[in-house]
Amino acid sequence: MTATELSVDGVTLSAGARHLVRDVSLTARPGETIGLVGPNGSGKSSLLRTVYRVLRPDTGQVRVDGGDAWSLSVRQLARTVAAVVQDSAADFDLAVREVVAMGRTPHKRLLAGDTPEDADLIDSALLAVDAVHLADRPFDRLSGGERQRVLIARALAQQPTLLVLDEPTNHLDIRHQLSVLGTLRRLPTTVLLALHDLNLAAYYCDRLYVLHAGEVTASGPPAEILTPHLLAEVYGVETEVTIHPRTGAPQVTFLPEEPHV
Ligand SMILES: Nc1ncnc2c1ncn2[C@@H]1O[C@H](COP(=O)(O)OP(=O)(O)OP(=O)(O)O)[C@@H](O)[C@H]1O
Repeated sequence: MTATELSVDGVTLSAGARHLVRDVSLTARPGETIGLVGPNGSGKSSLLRTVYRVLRPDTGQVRVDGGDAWSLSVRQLARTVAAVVQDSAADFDLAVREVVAMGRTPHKRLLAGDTPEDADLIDSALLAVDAVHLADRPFDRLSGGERQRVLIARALAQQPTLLVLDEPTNHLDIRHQLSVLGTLRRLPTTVLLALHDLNLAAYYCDRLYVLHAGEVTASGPPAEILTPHLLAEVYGVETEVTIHPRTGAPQVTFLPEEPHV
C-alpha cells in the first residue's frame, strides 16, 4: 500500500481549561495533498500532533485506513506515518546521509545494515530535496534551510503511507519551496501539511482546511474557499483573489492599509 486514508473525527484537545482544537473533523483520501491553514495559534500544530500521535485527543478519534491510530504498535505507526515537525530538536552528531538513513529504521530488523534498496531510497530522498551534495556534511553544521530539506529527505526515506508536515517550507528559499512542495504533491502518499503561505497552499493542495481559534471554519478546494470574505474574517486582512491566468490557481493579493511607497 502506498497511501493511507486519514480520518479525524470530532477531535477535541485541551490544555487545562483551554481548547487548543475543538471538534475538528477532517478527511484525506489516499494520495490527496491536504493543507491546513489559519492564523498563529489557530491549532494547526496541535491538530497535526494528534495525527502523528504525540498528543492524544480528549475526545474524538484519529483513524488511519479505518482503524484507530492509537491501536497501532510503534513499529506499525512508524511504517505508516512520517512527520516533519517545526524546529525539531535535531542536534544529531551525524552526517547528513546517516540522518536520512534513520528513516529506514522502521523497515529493518534490529541492528541490520543498509541493503542496496535502502541505499537507493536514501539516494533518491537526498536527490528529491537537492541535498546530494550535502550527504557527507555534519548535520549540525547545516543552515536552517539545508537542515529542513534533510529532515524532509529522512521522512521520504521512511516511505510512509501518510506524510505529516508542519510548515515544511520554513527556512527554504523560493526555489526549494517550489521544488519540495512539487515533490510532495507528486508522491503517491497521502500528505497533510500546515502552511502559512496561502498562494503556495492554493497551488499545491487538493483541498484546504481553514482553522480559526481551534475550529474548522471552511474546507474544500482552494478556489472554492479562499475568498476575500473568508480571509477578512479569519485573518483580518483585505485581499483580492483572482484565478491566475497562467497557473490556473487562485492568487491572493494582500491589500495593506498603508500606501505603497
Ligand atoms: N501545551 C500547551 N499548553 C497550553 N497551550 C498550548 C499548548 N500548546 C499550544 N498551546 C496553545 O494552543 C494554541 C494553538 O497552538 P498551535 O501551536 O497548535 O497553533 P498553530 O496554528 O500551529 O500556530 P502557528 O501558526 O503560530 O504555528 C495556541 O494559542 C498555543 O499558545
